[in-house]
Amino acid sequence: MYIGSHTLMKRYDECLLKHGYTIEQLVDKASDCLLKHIHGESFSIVCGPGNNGADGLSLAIKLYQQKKNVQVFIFENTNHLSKANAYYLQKCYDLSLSVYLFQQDNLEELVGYMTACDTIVDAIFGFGLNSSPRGIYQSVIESINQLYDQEVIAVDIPTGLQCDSGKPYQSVIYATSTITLSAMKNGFLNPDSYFFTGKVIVEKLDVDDVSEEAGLYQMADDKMMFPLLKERIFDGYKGTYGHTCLITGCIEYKGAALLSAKGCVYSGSGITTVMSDQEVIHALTQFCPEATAVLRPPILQKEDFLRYDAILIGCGLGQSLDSYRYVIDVLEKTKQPLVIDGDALTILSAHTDLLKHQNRDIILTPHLGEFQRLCPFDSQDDMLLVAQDFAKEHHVVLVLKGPYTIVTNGQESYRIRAGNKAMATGGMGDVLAGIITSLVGQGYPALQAAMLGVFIHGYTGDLLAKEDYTVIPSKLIEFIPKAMNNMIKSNPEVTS
Ligand SMILES: NC(=O)C1=CN([C@@H]2O[C@H](COP(=O)(O)OP(=O)(O)OC[C@H]3O[C@@H](n4cnc5c(N)ncnc54)[C@H](O)[C@@H]3O)[C@@H](O)[C@H]2O)[C@H](O)CC1
Ligand SMILES: [K+]
Repeated sequence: MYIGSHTLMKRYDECLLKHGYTIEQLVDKASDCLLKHIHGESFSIVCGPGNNGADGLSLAIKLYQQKKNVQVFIFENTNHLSKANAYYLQKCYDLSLSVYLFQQDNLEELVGYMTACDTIVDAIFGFGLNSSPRGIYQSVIESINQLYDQEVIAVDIPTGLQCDSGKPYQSVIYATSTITLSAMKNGFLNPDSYFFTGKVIVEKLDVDDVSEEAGLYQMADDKMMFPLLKERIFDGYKGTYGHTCLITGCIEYKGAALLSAKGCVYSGSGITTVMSDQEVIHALTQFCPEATAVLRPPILQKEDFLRYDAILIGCGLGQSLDSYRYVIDVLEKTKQPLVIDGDALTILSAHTDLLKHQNRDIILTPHLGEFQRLCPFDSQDDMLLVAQDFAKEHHVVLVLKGPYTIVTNGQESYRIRAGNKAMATGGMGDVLAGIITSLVGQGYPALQAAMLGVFIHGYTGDLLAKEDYTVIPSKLIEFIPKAMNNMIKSNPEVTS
């Protein structure tokens, strides 16, 4: 399933136009999609001035041609309409379909008309709405929301719901169901949006597939992720599964280093070496005896890293002057695939130029706050686009942590369907960084390692959250091998 935001959906339409479709054809295909899910005999189709309204008008024509009882309501003078809207409105007039033009002074009659029908179609605004509906549309929305006996079907998005966040503007339609076109809207991933959308049906237009060209995201679910995890091989030994080096921890933040090391070991790394301070190393022997350790030298040299397959820097590294130097040394002197997390990301924020000319896989794992430092953005920005552009510009795989974590390399972009609110505890990100590094060390390509790491982490948390109110990192780690085994066993390609 594809997912779009308002900018990505606009881009999707532009790609289709570039492929030679006309906007009138696209609207016609959109109304074909709607028609499949519309039942009943009498309809009030409430249309705005843009292409969402055009979808409504084109649908009205098709229902009318099926001899249904159809009334169309519009609120604008014809000089404010989009091209497709004006085209289909003229067609309605040509067919003598009942079109009512309402203005503020006769608006109270609207409710009377709508009460007489079975189904109201909300084709007022879709992804083109850029603020709370202005002018007469506020009152129109309130009028529709007064009616309780009618089914309300929203075209693409309930009018007044924000496409990207799923939060309502001041006035918003409460729909019974929403038929959303071409892709799931990002805002619908917010569970609170269900109050407004009702049941969501995703319908693809019968057109060339331009989803990837437009940069739409894909939902990475069990079906996509289970087969990515490879079975362990019959004659594998520790050398088969990679040697990882974790430059983590300091006296003040030992826990983060311990959790990332254990996450790395438990998700299958062949050998995990923690390069840290003496105090961290001492604690590691108690917490995770399987990990090996080396004392972190004051200045890191290329030779210190020759035996490793993957490097992690961050996870409790702190932000001391030494930590700054470690981050710069690692970026300048090593060549291995690299995972950068936590404090190391904050340090990197002031030196993003170091990401230039890095001829290797780099995975960054910020949460939203760390990402804000790396790439200052505005709260109104389209994060799907911001994340994608950042990854493309800096040639990295970006893991932007949050609900349905974003994973993108700028070309391919995913939302990962795993994880839950019980996992919102300190140390969770350190475990994730450990898992991803382990997978990189085991030879997974960077994008796959990032996706799979986020999925394993979230999937394990989901299994635990079935029984537990909170999911604690150290408990999650213990459960990783079982969760990975579940994934392998549930994968039909392995079991058959
Ligand atoms: N590939 C597809 O999925 C297709 C989807 N289609 C439909 O087109 C709409 C988007 O159409 P667009 O014309 O870009 O936007 P809207 O109709 O949502 O609204 C534009 C319209 O609204 C005015 N406006 C914007 N903000 C406000 C406001 N706060 N108050 C009042 N008016 C506002 C703006 O000036 C414009 O006049 C999509 O949702 C689908 O339904 C097409 O069928 C093509 C294929
Ligand atoms: K709508």
